[in-house]
Amino acid sequence: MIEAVGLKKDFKSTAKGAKGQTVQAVKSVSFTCRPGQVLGLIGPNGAGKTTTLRMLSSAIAPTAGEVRVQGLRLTQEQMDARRQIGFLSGHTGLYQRLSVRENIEYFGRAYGLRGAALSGRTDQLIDQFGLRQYADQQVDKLSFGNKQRAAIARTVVHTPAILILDEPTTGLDILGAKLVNDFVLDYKRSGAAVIFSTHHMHEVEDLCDEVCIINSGVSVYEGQVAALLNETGTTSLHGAYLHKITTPQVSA
Ligand SMILES: Nc1ncnc2c1ncn2[C@@H]1O[C@H](COP(=O)(O)OP(=O)(O)OP(=O)(O)O)[C@@H](O)[C@H]1O
Repeated sequence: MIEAVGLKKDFKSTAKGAKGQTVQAVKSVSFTCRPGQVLGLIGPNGAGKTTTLRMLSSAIAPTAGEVRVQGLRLTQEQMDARRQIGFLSGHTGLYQRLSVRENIEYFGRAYGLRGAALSGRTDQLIDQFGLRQYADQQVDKLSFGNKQRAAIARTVVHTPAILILDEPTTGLDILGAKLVNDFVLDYKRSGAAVIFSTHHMHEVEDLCDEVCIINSGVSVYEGQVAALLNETGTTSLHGAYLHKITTPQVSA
């Protein structure tokens, strides 16, 4: 289980004309993602989703609030807790000069896998992500879609109990997106907690057990889609979402 508890993140702006000013990227975000659940994270551009996910993965520290993993506070020093997390973002690194197989093995070794366990897991992921024919190709020669598959494969090489995916299907074609979505459903069925940010409402409907809406740095809804429709008096997630992000909130 992973919880965001009153997360807040301020940055110092480096933008021309606003240098040194405080940017409140995340003001107050709270939600819980339990084992065997996919939580969809949605919100307008610039709402604070990526910043929130970076705090959850301990890539950056919150200005206030905390992340709890299995009920315990996550700090950047807690290696054991961090090993339970897999985080895919737009910046998830693949070594461009290494092959798909070498990349997966490299990250597997970093998580302590060795020998038959490492080669077995690598082969399993290569097959699961449809990368068999590209397994020994250098990553910089791959299409965007195959790079994304390889990036997800390397993110889950250590079978993390908590998987955080930041817009994993952006830029993928229909088959590529389906493969990722099918993987997410399989992965949650294995008992993992999965957080999935997206701009595609149909993915929330198809994949997510609960949804969290972030607007202007504040989580304005967390719960089931059915309850959201009920609360907003709407008949579609699209309508409910628009209602939530355009209606002034009394409280988060
Ligand atoms: N390192 C940073 N320094 C300064 N401002 C930042 C930094 N990172 C993010 N921001 C700002 O914080 C706000 C939230 O950004 P964030 O990337 O978290 O939004 P998002 O919801 O993921 O957006 P999108 O849907 O477009 O990916 C934006 O105004 C962004 O410009």
